[in-house]
Amino acid sequence: MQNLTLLDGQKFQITIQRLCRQLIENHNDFSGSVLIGIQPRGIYLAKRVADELRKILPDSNIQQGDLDITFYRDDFRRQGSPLVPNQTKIDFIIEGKKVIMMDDVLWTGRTIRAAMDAMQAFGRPEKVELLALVDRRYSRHIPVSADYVGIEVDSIASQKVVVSWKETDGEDRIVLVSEVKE
Ligand SMILES: O=P(O)(O)OC[C@H]1O[C@H](OP(=O)(O)OP(=O)(O)O)[C@H](O)[C@@H]1O
Ligand SMILES: O=c1cc[nH]c(=O)[nH]1
Repeated sequence: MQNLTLLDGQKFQITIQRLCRQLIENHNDFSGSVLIGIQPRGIYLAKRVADELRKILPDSNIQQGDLDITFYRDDFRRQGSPLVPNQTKIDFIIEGKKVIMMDDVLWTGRTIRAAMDAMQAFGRPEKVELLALVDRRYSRHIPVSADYVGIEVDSIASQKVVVSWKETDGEDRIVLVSEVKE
């Protein structure tokens, strides 16, 4: 099987813009809402969305942070080598706020479960929503769903969705990679 590009170029950017408009529909000027990207790859999504929102709403204060989940994963004790956490950077209050969590891919849902645990250390939000750029449907291990979805993909376990970003990888692209060996 060949790798399949699911989204790239202008359509990728249009998808990001559509997600921003959906967020504005529910969060108005974001005065009571914050964005949190999940490390390591959700932070690129959160940054891109925050940048777009700042363009659309120049008078708003869009707050965006990064959350590391390394030691909240349910498999972290199973790792053979020492784990190196990523940076958590949340320099705003989330207590009583509407938090929009973001990740590039939603697959089993285990990353999101860990992120919910990790976020507890920062306070009790009024509400938590999830934005996923790619939703791999029918693959959940736990009951998690996204409130905002870029694209939905039907896939099998041996495949992997890989998201590349202009800022870090040189181009915006979502590829369904075939036959990933574990
Ligand atoms: O819904 P889940 O099954 O948790 O998978 C989704 C997560 O997997 C990816 O990260 P990463 O490649 O770091 O994780 P992986 O090692 O599980 O593939 C991706 O960036 C999401 O954070
Ligand atoms: O398809 C997948 C599954 C988990 N993590 C990814 O980045 N892609």
